[in-house]
Amino acid sequence: MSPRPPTVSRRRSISDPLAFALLPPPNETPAEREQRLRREAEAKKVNDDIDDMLKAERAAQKKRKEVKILLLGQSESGKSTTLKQFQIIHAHSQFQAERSAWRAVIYLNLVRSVRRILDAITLDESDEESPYGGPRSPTALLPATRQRLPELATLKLRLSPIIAIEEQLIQQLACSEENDTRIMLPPRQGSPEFGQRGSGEISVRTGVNWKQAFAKFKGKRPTGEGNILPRNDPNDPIHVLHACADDMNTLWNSPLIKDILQQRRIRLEESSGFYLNEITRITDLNYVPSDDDVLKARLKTVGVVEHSFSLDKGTEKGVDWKIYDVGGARNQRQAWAPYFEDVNAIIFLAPISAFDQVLSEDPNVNRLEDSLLLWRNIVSNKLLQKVHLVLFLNKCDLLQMKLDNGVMLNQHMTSYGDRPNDYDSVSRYFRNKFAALHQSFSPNQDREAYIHLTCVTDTRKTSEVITNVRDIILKENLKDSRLI
Ligand SMILES: Nc1nc2c(ncn2[C@@H]2O[C@H](COP(=O)(O)OP(=O)(O)OP(=O)(O)O)[C@@H](O)[C@H]2O)c(=O)[nH]1
Ligand SMILES: [Mg+2]
Repeated sequence: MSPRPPTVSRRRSISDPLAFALLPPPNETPAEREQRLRREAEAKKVNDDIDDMLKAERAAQKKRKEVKILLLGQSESGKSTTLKQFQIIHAHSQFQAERSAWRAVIYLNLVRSVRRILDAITLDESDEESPYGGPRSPTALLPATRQRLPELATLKLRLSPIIAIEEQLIQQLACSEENDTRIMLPPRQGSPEFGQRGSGEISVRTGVNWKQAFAKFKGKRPTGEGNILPRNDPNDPIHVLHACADDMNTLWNSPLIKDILQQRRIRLEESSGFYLNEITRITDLNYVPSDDDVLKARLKTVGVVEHSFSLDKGTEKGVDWKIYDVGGARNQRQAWAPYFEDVNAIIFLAPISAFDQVLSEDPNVNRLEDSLLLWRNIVSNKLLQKVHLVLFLNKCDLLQMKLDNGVMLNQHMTSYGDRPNDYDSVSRYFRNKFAALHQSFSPNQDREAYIHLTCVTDTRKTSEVITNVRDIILKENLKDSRLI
């Protein structure tokens, strides 16, 4: 015989009407008790089933209202810049508040360009002539130019404080009160990696608001939101940069330097983080980066960085957008796959101006070939067959500049043959090439790949593209969830 429920609980529950109503009747027989318990168990199961149903419905509802976008593409394709454009459109006040934090990155980009010029005028005998008596390196200087190098000695000396500034900026960006330094430093002189291709960039690590990490180094006097450099501090790099501004301008505008860079085949205008045409403005003591400056700033991504936006307008009301920005260098790509299962759309960036460049992580691989291969892998991936694909054929401004300067596509891609070397023909050729790969290799023949020719540093044009892409993704997504 089962024991009766303890009288203590009966007494305690008298004051609670619900508990009182649920109390077993007095003098309940064991058979009645068994029946009651069975009834209660059945009722609980029905209750649990309803709870589960509601939970599943809520999850489905939530899923419908969340759009996840993955930004993919090789390193320096423009993924982080595209993310900045999303921020400009959908989180502009936050973007503006953080603009000052980019000042150090912009200085570092400028200093790096100056250092590249100084390196180019520094005579390195082994660079000029092969130690084995073989042919000269293709980037060696003409003898007449070499003879003129001493003319630059004074300027070089006057610019030496710039090198110290580079060190200081790197320290400032990397230094952390916590032990887990989140900013990855380029290798130092003397380290085994120093001088290796692709190893000279400073990068930002996954999932970290580096701007906040930087904000710790505001110095003693607060200098405004997100401002990481203590501007009033005499140690602020701005003072040295400001003092060296004229010399930097002289260096960059010197015909001899232009000659040397041409002979060395260094095209700084096309490289990331190029500010040499704006030295006076950037080195002004009261300089605050503009939106365009931030879009041009180069900071390599390592890992995957997530950003969320809530849209509260029109048809997009209540839709949460999650955008994942990944590192595109070869050693970063293994981090992409875990995001494939759950993503609604991919924006793939292929910088089509890079047809005459090689990967910085592997000088044997042409950058455009790498983009084509990567695109092919993405479009043919079965896991991604339901994912909407948007392709940005990016850096169209640089493509135009290159073609206008006479760089011939067919010298780098023989398949181009003798077609005209103008922007319209070349961009159409690339569009068809990427579209054909999608058509041939997509496991989902109903899927359309939306292709745009872009320059994601241009806010006006990119804002139109982003609005268009957003509408398409939203429409496709609603179709998927059978809302329309
Ligand atoms: N001129 C020009 N520059 C661009 C364009 N898109 C991006 N850039 C610049 O190219 C550089 C690299 O862009 P990022 O957005 O950092 O490239 P990423 O794909 O995020 O690179 P990783 O983080 O290394 O994977 C930055 O300095 C950008 O300002 C473009 O369309 N035109
Ligand atoms: Mg990036």
